[in-house]
Amino acid sequence: MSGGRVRLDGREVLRGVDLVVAPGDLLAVLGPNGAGKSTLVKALLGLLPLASGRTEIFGRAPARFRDWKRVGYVPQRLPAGGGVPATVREVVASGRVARQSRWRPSSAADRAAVERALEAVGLADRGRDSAHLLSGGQQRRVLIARALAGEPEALVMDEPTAGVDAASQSALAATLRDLAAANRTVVLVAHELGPLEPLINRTIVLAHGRVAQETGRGGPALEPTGSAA
Ligand SMILES: Nc1ncnc2c1ncn2[C@@H]1O[C@H](COP(=O)(O)OP(=O)(O)OP(=O)(O)O)[C@@H](O)[C@H]1O
Repeated sequence: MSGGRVRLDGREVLRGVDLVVAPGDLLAVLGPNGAGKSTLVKALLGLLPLASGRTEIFGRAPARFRDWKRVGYVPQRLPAGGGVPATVREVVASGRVARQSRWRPSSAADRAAVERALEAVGLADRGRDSAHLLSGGQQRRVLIARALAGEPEALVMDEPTAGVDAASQSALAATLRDLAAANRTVVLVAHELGPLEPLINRTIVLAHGRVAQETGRGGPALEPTGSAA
């Protein structure tokens, strides 16, 4: 993103953000309530339009980007079900959709990825439960599993640890360690990093819609190796 500005309800919520996320970055976006963290990650993914500036995903403007299987997004909450109750496994399986086509519906690889993702968040035994009846922290883990199931190169998570118990935070840390070992890219919004802290190799602190502080631009083992995400 360069010079990214976002206006919501006539208020400038992002006020000129420059940010390059490179492969292998495990970037934490920190900052107080209302600083613009969620707005930033949504704008990075093209879920909110920029009032000015420019943003690209793997080198393409979001509107022209098609390769969504490369990107996973964990929103803050499970979207309202639209009256259709979905099981935990169905929600997680929806994370594979960008990898499927009309001609090639769910395969053994899809099912295996869904089971791995459920295991990773400790919900393997809840697959048949209705997602909307789970607790808030469990629903968050469902959303993490949905993004993991897609096996994306870049994972963008909005407060994945909020309301999630200590054991599940440790499980998420283990998952992030695996993703880091595979040189995947992670951008996560957090208030408390907790057990994720040792894994994070870059942080930005937002304040009033701007990057107020930045630390740890790429260690030697994590130099950018390809196109920016
Ligand atoms: N749809 C919207 N319409 C108008 N203003 C909005 C909208 N969404 C967010 N805002 C405002 O934009 C500002 C930034 O919100 P954002 O959700 O990005 O903050 P945040 O840093 O993620 O906060 P938190 O830590 O509380 O999650 C806030 O002042 C918020 O009130």
